[in-house]
Amino acid sequence: MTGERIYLYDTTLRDGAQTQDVDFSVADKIAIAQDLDRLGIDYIEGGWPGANPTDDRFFGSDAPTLARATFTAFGMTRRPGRSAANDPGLAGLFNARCSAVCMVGKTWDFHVDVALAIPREENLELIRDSVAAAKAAKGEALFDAEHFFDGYKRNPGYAASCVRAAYEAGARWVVLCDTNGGTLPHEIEEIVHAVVHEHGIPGDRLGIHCHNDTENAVANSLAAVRAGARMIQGTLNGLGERCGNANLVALIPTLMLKMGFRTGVRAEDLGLLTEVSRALDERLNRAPNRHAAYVGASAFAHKGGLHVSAVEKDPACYEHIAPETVGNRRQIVVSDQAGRSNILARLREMGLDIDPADARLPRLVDLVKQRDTAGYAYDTAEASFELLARRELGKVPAFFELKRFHVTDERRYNAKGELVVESEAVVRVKIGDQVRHEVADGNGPVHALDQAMRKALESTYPLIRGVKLVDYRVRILAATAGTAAMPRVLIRSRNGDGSEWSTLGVSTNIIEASTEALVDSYTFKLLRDGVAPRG
Ligand SMILES: CC(=O)SCCNC(=O)CCNC(=O)[C@H](O)C(C)(C)COP(=O)(O)OP(=O)(O)OC[C@H]1O[C@@H](n2cnc3c(N)ncnc32)[C@H](O)[C@@H]1OP(=O)(O)O
Ligand SMILES: CC(=O)C(=O)O
Repeated sequence: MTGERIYLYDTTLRDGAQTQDVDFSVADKIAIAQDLDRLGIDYIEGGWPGANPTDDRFFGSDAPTLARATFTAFGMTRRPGRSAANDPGLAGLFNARCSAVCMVGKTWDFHVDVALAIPREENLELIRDSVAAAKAAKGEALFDAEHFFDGYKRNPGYAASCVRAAYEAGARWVVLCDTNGGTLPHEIEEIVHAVVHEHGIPGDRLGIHCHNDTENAVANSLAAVRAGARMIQGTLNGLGERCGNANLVALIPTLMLKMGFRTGVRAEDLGLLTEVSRALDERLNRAPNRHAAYVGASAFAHKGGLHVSAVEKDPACYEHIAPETVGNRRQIVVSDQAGRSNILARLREMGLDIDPADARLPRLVDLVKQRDTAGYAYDTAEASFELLARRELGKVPAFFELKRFHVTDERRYNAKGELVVESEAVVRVKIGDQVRHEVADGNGPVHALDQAMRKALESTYPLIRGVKLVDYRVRILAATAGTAAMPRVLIRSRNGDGSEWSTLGVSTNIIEASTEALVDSYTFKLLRDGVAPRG
């Protein structure tokens, strides 16, 4: 436990914006910057003023108001043949509404020769002039030493002279970049050690910026810290060019909880991590990575029977940290890998405290295993498991019964010659002693069926109106059987209050599998809201 301070520099809004498929609006940037500030990140790199209209607005009229972080603009060293005072790129940076400027510069002789095509000594002047001018204009200048590790491996003297030029010109942080992401942790540690001990740049002026092309960006950042670097650049959820950057969401708790470093994130704010990570995914309309370290939905999910039995005695048996520390939660899942402990724990979560010696318990374990073999993967459909368990224990009211459905699809060309594909569903639903017959159209057979079911149910159970289907997934269980294979349908439903649940259905007929999942979803909603069944 060192208690030393590591500075965190977030580049989600700059390197993260270089992720394929990511396109931030100004509103996105403002919201993400505020989340990062709330979390306690030291530097927020907002983008590259002068590169596009979004970044111009973000560093101009729409600059965010931050309570703690240093708002930083990114750009490059001056162009060859221009003075720092007469370089439009640098002028854009210096006029930006920000408190610090970070400039990328070449440190690999190959890049100086090929990409810039200028004498190597001139590149050193570019770096010196630009850093000195940025420091004079903004008070704080940082230097991103592009391709430093590749450069150092080929020509250590030249790479070192580039970073020394930036350091001597007054850069607050000289940030060593593994731009192509191909360097391994032991190489990073060795080279950073040499920069500190042989080339005289102190660790408290040294940062690290790693890309994830060998899945080592986090390990590489930690290796740099072990060798003395005291600032880390990274992104939320590892966004970034190509395979991404070092993931700050994994780095922050590792630095604080495992290595004993202090960061700008207060211990009590570590609990914001899961929320901030998921908020970014939500904004990007991406499904969060459930297996993400620390914050993924599966990061503290226990599936194996042996694990659950021990976790029930003490969670530390199978958890490296307490999930609440990072704002996550423990989850016990039920599947064919489960034992009695999994089932008991889930029943308890459902509010059913049954005696561990209850004879229905082993029957329920067997039933889950048999149904799992038939395709009912309850580890991803907790609501369907709850219905199964409550039915076995005789605790699900008969809200309604789907007696019959009929679905038709029509593909035709209309009078204008346009292709039209329409679906119509007819359902017969029994509620108490009444039978309802309803018809509805939809943009597909499942949509039509959902609409018809809702028509039949909503007048008796108006709460159903608040349920939305937010995800629909089909998985083929026997891939070799082609179109005759058995599909499993997984539906995710969301209530008006934001709560969500998953249900599933399995059948050789995809419409029947979907219907089973839909019926479970409505039934679960009525059950959890304590609705009385209508006679
Ligand atoms: C490693 C990194 O991730 S660095 C960040 C990379 N991010 C981005 O590039 C996103 C934003 N970039 C942009 O919008 C544009 O590239 C701009 C506005 C910066 C520049 O656009 P353009 O003027 O059209 O130049 P273009 O992108 O084609 O080429 C870059 C030029 O900068 C030069 N250059 C590259 N790095 C540096 C540097 N550190 N210092 C000075 N000049 C540099 C290149 O040699 C090239 O010069 P050339 O036009 O004489 O060949
Ligand atoms: C600066 C930067 O993003 C890099 O070198 O990877």
